[in-house]
Amino acid sequence: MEDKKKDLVFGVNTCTELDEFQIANYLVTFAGGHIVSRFFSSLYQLGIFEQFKDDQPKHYKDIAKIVGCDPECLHNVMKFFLPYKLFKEVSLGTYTKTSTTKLFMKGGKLYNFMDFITSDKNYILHKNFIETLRTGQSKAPEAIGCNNFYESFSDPVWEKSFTNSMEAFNDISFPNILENVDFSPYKTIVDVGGSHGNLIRQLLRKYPSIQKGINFDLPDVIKGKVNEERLEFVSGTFFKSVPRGDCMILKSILHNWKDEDVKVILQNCSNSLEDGGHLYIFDFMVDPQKFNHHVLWIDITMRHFFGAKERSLEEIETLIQGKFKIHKVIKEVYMGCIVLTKI
Ligand SMILES: C[S@@+](CC[C@H](N)C(=O)[O-])C[C@H]1O[C@@H](n2cnc3c(N)ncnc32)[C@H](O)[C@@H]1O
Repeated sequence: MEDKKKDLVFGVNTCTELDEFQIANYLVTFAGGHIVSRFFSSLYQLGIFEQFKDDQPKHYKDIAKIVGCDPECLHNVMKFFLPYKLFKEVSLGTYTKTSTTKLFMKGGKLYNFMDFITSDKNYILHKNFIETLRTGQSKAPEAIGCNNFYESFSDPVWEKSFTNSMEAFNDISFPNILENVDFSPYKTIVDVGGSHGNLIRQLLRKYPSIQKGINFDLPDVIKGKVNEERLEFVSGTFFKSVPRGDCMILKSILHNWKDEDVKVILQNCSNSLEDGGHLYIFDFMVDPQKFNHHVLWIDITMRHFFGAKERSLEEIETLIQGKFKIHKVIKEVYMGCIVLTKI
């Protein structure tokens, strides 16, 4: 079960088990992904999954009446997803939920992630992907009228949708980090680009010995946040400076930035990291020898959104030169964890 949960987020790696027709079928579905995505997001937006909150079987005509849509079109869209076990048809036209339906219901593990990736804005963001492919530059922000991706956070609904999707991923990655990384030696932990402070809150809960946690992020994100016991919210930009501490976390941060920006962020972390302290980098690590579908997806997305990328250990080693050295790599952390000490 643990491994299955992991695959949900960290990706399936090979299709060696499939014959060429099955592979062709997948490729056609991928190629028409924008069409199928609209089928899916329409079910989502109409609240079709929520109709199965209780355990009762439902006829599509009754569902259509409740949500206000065309029954025959709804029936076809539901049927379309039957092979993927999104629903189960128990008798002609009557459906029940499956364990997969539950993933996409409010409160389900993939609800927020799907909300973000099937949103209209995300669709628009990808319309000009060919420009990124042609130039190698980040063209997504242009598609939504911004100079850079994080500028788009001035739209609070979009910011919330992005943050919630990160949290869906974090519901799986945080327990794995908490289980495999020992934060007990530290007194002041700074989560640099820590978003709404969920990781640091969980760390403070697990380690009463940590005196203070600082959640540092952009003013648009920190706006309205109230300090909690041992937890301080600080706004600013890591291109100027970051708060002082003996432990720093950069989780899902460096993959958003080009090499020259990463060097500035690392320099500012080094300036504020106390001697003997550690900097933890949590990012997917590229292994050039190994195909990983999920890492490739994120890597391409990082290029399109930010002109950035996922990196290998060797690439990180080059970027930290003169500031840090590698203390250790924690392999048990699925998403990758490199621990640095200041030099
Ligand atoms: C991909 S999210 C990662 C959030 C969090 N670390 C996590 O893993 O869930 C990147 C975060 O970096 C923040 N960020 C972007 N630019 C920043 C800057 N210049 N200074 C500080 N934080 C920034 C964003 O607001 C966002 O919360």
